[in-house]
Amino acid sequence: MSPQSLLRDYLLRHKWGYIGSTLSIIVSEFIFVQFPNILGRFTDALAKHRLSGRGILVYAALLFIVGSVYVLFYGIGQAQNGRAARGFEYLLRLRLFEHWELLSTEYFRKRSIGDLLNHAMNDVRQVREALSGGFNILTNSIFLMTATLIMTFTTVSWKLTLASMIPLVAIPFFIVWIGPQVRVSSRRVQEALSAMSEFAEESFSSIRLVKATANEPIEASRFHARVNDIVAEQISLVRKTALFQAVIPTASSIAFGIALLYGGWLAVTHAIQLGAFVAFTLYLGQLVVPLQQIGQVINNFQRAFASLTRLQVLLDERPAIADPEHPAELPTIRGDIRIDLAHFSYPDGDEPVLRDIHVHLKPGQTLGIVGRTGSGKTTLVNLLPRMFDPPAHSVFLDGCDIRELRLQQLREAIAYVPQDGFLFSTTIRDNISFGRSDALESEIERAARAACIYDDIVRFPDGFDTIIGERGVTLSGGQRQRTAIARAWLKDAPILILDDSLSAVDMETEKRILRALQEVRQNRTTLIIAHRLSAVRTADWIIVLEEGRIAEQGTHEELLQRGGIYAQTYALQAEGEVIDT
Ligand SMILES: Nc1ncnc2c1ncn2[C@@H]1O[C@H](COP(=O)(O)OP(=O)(O)OP(=O)(O)O)[C@@H](O)[C@H]1O
Repeated sequence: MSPQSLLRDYLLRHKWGYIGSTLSIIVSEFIFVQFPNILGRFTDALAKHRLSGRGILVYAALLFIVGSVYVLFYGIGQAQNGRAARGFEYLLRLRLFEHWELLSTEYFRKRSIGDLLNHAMNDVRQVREALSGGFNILTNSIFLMTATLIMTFTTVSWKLTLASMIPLVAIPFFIVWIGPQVRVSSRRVQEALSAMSEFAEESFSSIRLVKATANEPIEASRFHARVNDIVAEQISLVRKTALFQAVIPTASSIAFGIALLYGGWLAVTHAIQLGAFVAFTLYLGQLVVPLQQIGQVINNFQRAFASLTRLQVLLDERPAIADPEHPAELPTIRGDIRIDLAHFSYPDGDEPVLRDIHVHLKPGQTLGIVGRTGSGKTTLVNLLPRMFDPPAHSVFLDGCDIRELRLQQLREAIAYVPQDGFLFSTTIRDNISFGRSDALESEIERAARAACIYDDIVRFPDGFDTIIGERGVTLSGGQRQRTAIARAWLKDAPILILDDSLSAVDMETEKRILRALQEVRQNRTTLIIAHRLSAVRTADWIIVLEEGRIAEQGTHEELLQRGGIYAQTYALQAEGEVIDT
């Protein structure tokens, strides 16, 4: 649903609230315009020396009552509009988040997180401000102006009113001229803010690298450049807004000049009474405020419109990978994987990254995938959960083309430990039980033991309740990897993928994790990517990738006998181990 239709639906659903608040504001304005009238009468009574002490008190009480009733009605209207606008803001953010969650990983690779967050924060806020303040002020201004004009026409002089209004008529034309310029400037400010958020996000996520390479001054100067861009854009916006705001008081000053000249002459010639003249100047003062406010509201609406358009572009984005029209549903998933892949290229790549990959894994078997960096190992395993879509009829699960399967069922059947083993900035327990909020304490502990992280966790002062910093920065690389393995373990899915997930643990821990893995192997089909060949030696089948093709395949022993890349790498690594020990 587009933001516009979301807004329309929301306004329709809350129509009674809006009608109530609008009526409330209208009533408040009709009460407010009694002020000059009362003061005019007071002036006349004063000029004619007809005021007693009691009379003054009555006028004061009248003004107090008018003021209080005005505040009451205006307050009700404003509170209702403010609440409704907050509700819409919440709905829009929720809608955005749900939408983003559906989009493919490729989308997030191309878009910066800082930019997306900027949309969620600033664009949505812009719309909310227009909805709350905008509606209030617009209703307020229109009715204040109408009520004021009715009062001046009926109680003062229509000629004086029309003459004084001449300079004010120029204001709408001016707004039409400057409005689009303000909108363009506002968009540039938002873009500059996005660039800054994007930069800060990237810099903070790589804070370890920045510090280790003593790059803080360079980062600061790069940040400085972005802040300067924002300031430059903001100054340009401020200039236009200032011009916008200066013209209105200028026009109103001219209107006052006319009122003094013409109104003064009318008063001197007794065409109008002194009280009416005083009341008129007060009314004129009241007219300037709504005119200025209408200008601001138009400005606000223009910005909100620009924000809605940007949000529309985001919400129009369709997930590149989605369920087929009639998805297949398997009764259970056993974990039989067949890959018959002629070639695979990334959506934005020309050359195939994988070619002629043919592998068949029976339920419970383990496949080891090795090969030089960039040979296509991660790409291959990413095809299974459809992080990227393989060509049709090339990857099968239990005999069913994975592109035909319901995406939810496919992904639920796979426990995946990605290369970076991402962790959330919450407790270790929450990190392990992510996706299994119903997990029992005993299950979480069992998973931690299997991943060889249990002993580390109980040594932390808060044990499983230890909060780990953003992305797990307070854990060592090996601890992070093992926590991510425990998470996958707990998921207890029929397929387990470990993408180089043992690279940061020592040989002894690697052995213990692999032993634990072997114990449950009958139930799980496992794919292990590794650079250290010791991690795949017990696999049922091993493939060696070279530039996206299978260069060698077989069991550990067969590959050693072959004397090819695998055997050479194994010999080199075995040598390294001897030296290490
Ligand atoms: N999202 C992507 N879009 C385009 N090309 C990509 C993408 N991800 C990876 N590649 C390219 O695909 C090739 C294979 O990358 P892949 O990550 O699968 O290698 P790998 O064998 O897992 O490497 P490593 O051992 O370093 O993790 C590389 O040339 C890489 O540049």
